[in-house]
Amino acid sequence: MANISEEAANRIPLDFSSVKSLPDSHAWPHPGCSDGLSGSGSIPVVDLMDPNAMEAIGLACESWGAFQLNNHGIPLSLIEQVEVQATRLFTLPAHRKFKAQRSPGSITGYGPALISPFFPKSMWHEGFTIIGSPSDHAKRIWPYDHARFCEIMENYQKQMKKLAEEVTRMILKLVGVRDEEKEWVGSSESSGALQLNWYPPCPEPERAMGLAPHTDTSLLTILYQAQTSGLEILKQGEGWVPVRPHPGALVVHAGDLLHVMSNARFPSVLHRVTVNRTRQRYSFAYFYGPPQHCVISPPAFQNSVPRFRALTVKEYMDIKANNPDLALSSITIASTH
Ligand SMILES: C=C1C[C@]23C[C@@]1(O)CC[C@H]2[C@@]12CCC[C@@](C)(C(=O)O1)[C@H]2[C@@H]3C(=O)O
Ligand SMILES: O=C(O)CCC(=O)C(=O)O
Ligand SMILES: [Fe+2]
Repeated sequence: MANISEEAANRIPLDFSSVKSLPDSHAWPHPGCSDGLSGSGSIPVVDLMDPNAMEAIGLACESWGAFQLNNHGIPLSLIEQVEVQATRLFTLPAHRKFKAQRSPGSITGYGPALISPFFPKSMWHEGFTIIGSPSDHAKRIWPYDHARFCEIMENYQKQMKKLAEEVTRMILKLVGVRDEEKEWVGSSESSGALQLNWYPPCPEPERAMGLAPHTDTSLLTILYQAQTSGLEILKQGEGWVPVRPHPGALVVHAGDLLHVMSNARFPSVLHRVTVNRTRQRYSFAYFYGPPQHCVISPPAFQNSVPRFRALTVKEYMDIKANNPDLALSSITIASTH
């Protein structure tokens, strides 16, 4: 198979605004019931200002791989500005959005999720991926009117980075990562990316899939989901559990890099997105983690057997980009007994 982002760019895009019934290309055989179970619990809520926030985050990551975060310090007004700009982008006519299409082999720009080629059917979703300034792509859509979009997206990433650093410091302390191995946290080296997601209303939501089940590659993801439900996480023994939007709260997901660095104490969370007949849905995901050249490995504790081999972030991302389902198992160290 060609490189994952080349494959994603080669898919024929759908103009959702002109579709009145679900095309076969987007009809999934059993989108809503991969295990027959449907969970009833809900992910923990953590108040970042609580003196026990770190412990609460540890417990949430161990048992759910996700939590809702309150008192996070991101101004609601900034989130609203991102929402205004995302609406401005995704409600454009299809031919305008296609001008900013992700080019083959690259990550940033407009298009389907990068994981799309690994699924037989297309998702009811459009995305726009940003790393740093989105100006190259924004200029193609709005030649004379891109400055505000860029300013807001850059400001949002800046604020998200600060929050991600704070949460990462707590998590890596719990994991026992040595200071010299986390110098990248808070430096300009760390990697961050912002994904704007849009799920249009869907004529047959029961047969469609917003975003197919996946784990995020990052160390952690900070997600804002606007008012509409749709996000579900897989909880062992319970099935798919909806993550309802809490006004003002952000959802934090453990990603694969944390899975490795915590020796699977904080497993990355499998999640997916369902769609709605009448309501569109927006979400903004900020992915945070160590720089590409950083070597990651489980912490070296006495008596603890490392379950994963050491490798660079870049090596892991390449493995994941070629085989998302088997990436973690392919770096698992075989047990000797
Ligand atoms: C930083 C990144 C995470 C992501 C790959 C990327 O390089 C940029 C896009 C991200 C995204 C967003 C939608 C879901 C996802 C699985 C995908 O297809 O593209 C994630 C990627 C990921 O976590 O691997
Ligand atoms: O839309 C959502 O709630 C989830 C988005 C997501 O999983 C992602 O961008 O990786
Ligand atoms: Fe995700």
